[in-house]
Amino acid sequence: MPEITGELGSFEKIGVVVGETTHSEFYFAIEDTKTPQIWDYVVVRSKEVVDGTEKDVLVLGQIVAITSYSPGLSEYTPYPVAEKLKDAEIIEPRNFAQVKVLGFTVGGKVLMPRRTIYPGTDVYLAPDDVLSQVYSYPDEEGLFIGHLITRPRVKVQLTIRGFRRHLAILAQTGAGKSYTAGVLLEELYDKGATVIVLDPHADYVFISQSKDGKRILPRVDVFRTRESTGRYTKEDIGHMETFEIKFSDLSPDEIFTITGIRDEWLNIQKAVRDAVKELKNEKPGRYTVEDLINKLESMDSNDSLRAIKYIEKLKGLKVFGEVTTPIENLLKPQHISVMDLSGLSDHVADYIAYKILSEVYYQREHGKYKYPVFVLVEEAHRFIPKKENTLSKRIAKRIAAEGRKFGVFLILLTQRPQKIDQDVLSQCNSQIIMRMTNPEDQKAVRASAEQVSEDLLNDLPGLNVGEAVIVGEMTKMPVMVKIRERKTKEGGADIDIVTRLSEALKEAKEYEESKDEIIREEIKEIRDILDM
Ligand SMILES: Nc1ncnc2c1ncn2[C@@H]1O[C@H](COP(=O)(O)OP(=O)(O)OP(=O)(O)O)[C@@H](O)[C@H]1O
Repeated sequence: MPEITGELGSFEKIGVVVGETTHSEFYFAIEDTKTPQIWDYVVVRSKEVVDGTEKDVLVLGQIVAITSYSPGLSEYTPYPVAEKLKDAEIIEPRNFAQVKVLGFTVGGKVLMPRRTIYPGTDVYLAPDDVLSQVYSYPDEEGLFIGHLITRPRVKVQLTIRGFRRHLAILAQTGAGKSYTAGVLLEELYDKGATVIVLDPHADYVFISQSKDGKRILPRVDVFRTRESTGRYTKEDIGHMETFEIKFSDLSPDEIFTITGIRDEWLNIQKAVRDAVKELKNEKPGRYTVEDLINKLESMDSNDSLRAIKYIEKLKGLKVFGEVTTPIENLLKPQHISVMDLSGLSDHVADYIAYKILSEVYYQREHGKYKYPVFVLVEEAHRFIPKKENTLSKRIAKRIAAEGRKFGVFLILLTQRPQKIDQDVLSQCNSQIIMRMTNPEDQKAVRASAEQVSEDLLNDLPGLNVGEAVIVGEMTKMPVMVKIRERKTKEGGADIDIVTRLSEALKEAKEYEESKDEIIREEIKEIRDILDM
């Protein structure tokens, strides 16, 4: 915010502070000719002690409620009296607004006032340039996410430094989570980030393309397993890489984790270890799941036969191939790797997520990949559920708790905040929250983020598609944003029902007409035969 000198002459005055005030909230009487909107921003002058010196500061606040009343017209005024007062033009409506204080900035930092805003203080509409300064960051760290809902001219940036921990994007289905994540991916790409996307619905497979299908982000790869059927064809997506794992590259410990062979089942574990050891000698680097099962069968002990029951599970994991896709293929500077998990069963998708998360964590923990890695997890409640245990949950919890030390940052998307592991959710110190009407989901969001006030939760059902409230370390102050338009093509956009139904009608009509035509031709043929 600008340094304060003299009067705020160029600012538009809209009222005067009235009633009881505190450091975090005040009311103001609105000037008769002014019509501010709810959620709009106001500024007031105040004095605060900063670093031991008293300073003039401009405190920014947001209007959270506007009330209108007429002293002569109470809710008990009978209709005839109301009509008479109206005809006599003595209604004299009064408007007042409630303001939540957002803070004041000093040297780029936001501080909360310690003093109350005194009654009688003038209230001004916050000018666009003041707001632009508050919600922007230096070029190298700013992620341009959208514009203020109440001020379409004011750009809002988030800071990439806010990824000191993790980010959650929370909203009910159709509110615009994937679209917003797409905007964030574009911005992260521009900043040179290494991003991996775990994509169960193929929502991001077109992220390299502009809306008209041109390749605009060259450093994007889409991965798919060999047997995956997927939501889109290879032709739709264009370039596609294969993700596979060579079975003989798995260590016995990995086999135990995947199949659920527990640590305390020492004899079963020993049988598997022995079988793997023998196979490594007999068929180095080229044995399969079937080979392991045959080997255990041939060992013919109680433990080896019990092990088979668990090893059989691996047959359903259709990710084993000739080679293991090196993690280096996914981890590159300024690069987005989209792992298309569409068309795979939950178990297979979970295994791949586990494998990728574990590899990424290992690479960073051991300094093998030198840049921070951002992992976007769509449908995060499927991989990191509150109640069930999945393969990916344990490693995701570890990354949530410790990933920031090694520069692995999660971006979690879910439409069911109440269904995701609550420890992981509370490790997300920034949240992009969009329309949400389910009270249980709202409660889960409330519990996970201290900056989410009751007021804010009440507002969530009122947000439109593509509008978001952003809180946490990625923004200086909580902010309500209309997410900007994407440059890239969406994968999971809602289908246009009206257009698709009229196409269906056309196809049905053409079919009926062709049927009539065939019948007419058949009748004609019969007549010709009879006439002969
Ligand atoms: N900021 C925006 N600007 C324009 N259109 C948007 C915006 N956000 C979302 N939409 C549109 O709204 C629809 C739903 O968006 P999106 O698929 O991102 O929702 P979602 O919350 O991810 O839903 P789901 O949970 O079902 O995946 C899409 O058709 C998308 O194009």
